[in-house]
Amino acid sequence: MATRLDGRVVSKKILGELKQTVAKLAQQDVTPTLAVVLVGSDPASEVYVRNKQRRAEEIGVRSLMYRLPEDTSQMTLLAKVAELNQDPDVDAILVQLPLPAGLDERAVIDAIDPNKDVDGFSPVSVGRLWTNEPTVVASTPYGIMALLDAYDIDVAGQRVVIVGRSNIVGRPLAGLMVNHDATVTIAHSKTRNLKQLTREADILVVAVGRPHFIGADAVKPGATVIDVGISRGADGKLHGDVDDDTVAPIAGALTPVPGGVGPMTIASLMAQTVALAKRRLHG
Ligand SMILES: NC(=O)C1=CN([C@@H]2O[C@H](COP(=O)(O)OP(=O)(O)OC[C@H]3O[C@@H](n4cnc5c(N)ncnc54)[C@H](OP(=O)(O)O)[C@@H]3O)[C@@H](O)[C@H]2O)C=CC1
Ligand SMILES: Nc1nc(=O)c2c([nH]1)NC[C@@H]1CN(c3ccc(C(=O)N[C@@H](CCC(=O)O)C(=O)O)cc3)C=[N+]21
Ligand SMILES: [Mg+2]
Repeated sequence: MATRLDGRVVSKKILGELKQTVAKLAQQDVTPTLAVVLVGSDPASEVYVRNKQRRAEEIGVRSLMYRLPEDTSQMTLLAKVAELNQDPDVDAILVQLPLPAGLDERAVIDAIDPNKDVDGFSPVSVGRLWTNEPTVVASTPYGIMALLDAYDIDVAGQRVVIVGRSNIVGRPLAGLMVNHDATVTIAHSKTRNLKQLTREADILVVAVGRPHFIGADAVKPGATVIDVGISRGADGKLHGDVDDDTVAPIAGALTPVPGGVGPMTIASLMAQTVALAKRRLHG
């Protein structure tokens, strides 16, 4: 049976350490502050928002939540971003994606001050990632690397296949993996013979958003499988993209959903919010 990569346990440890860092910052009158903007009500975003509010509170990070109605105009949203850019108490800004249809995602991301862009979506951050310079990176890829590291799973020289090429998960994860000396392939909906490709992976990461997308026939025995998917089933439960009933018996290691990548995303978001707040001290 696959080793269960327990994101709850690992994130708890990271959050505990962060809590101490936040306490020290408080003595210097710095309260790390994250501003979250949610337009409408995407289900995966609702899960994210709820959990990060909870964790932020636990460790002393101030979390400001702005819920805007589904029919919010581009102008109103840009005005909110501008206000947060200018607020000296706000260290980190996160606009929940996807935005409702009709809103221009790129324009909104470009409006966020790159120094406050905690998702690492700004062209500057993306460029720094791909030239292997220190930068803010999206919390989910960051969390996946931290989880592998916590279980001493070394990616150097390993064949990594990532299914999904989004700006949030697939692309930045590929950058981090290359920076850590992995050999990386990104697959997507136009990929031919997907199963043949995923079966070659020593480390398989799946970020598609379709329950049971990956079964045992798509996994090399002994491989590490990272399940990023979050879908809410008709049963009201959260599901990943990997069919764990069939994959767990043959994989070497596997992340559960819930309790795998999700909690690591939250811990990474907190870590990067705190890192941005520290800039207030050092400039
Ligand atoms: N746990 C966490 O912390 C997080 C979870 N998520 C979850 O992860 C999932 C993916 O999110 P996100 O990256 O934003 O999703 P997107 O919808 O932006 O991307 C999905 C990707 O899957 C690819 N894809 C779709 N169908 C197929 C197929 N049949 N074969 C191969 N590839 C396919 C798409 O290809 P193409 O580009 O060609 O369309 C696309 O690249 C969602 O369930 C989301 O909720 C997301 C972020 C964080
Ligand atoms: N700008 C932006 N950045 C994101 O990083 C981003 C986003 N938009 N939009 C939505 C997706 C989704 N996402 C999740 C993060 C944590 C959990 C999470 O906490 N998951 C828990 C859920 C536990 C539970 O509630 O039962 C788990 O998997 O264990 C889920 C989903 C981040 N995303
Ligand atoms: Mg399942």
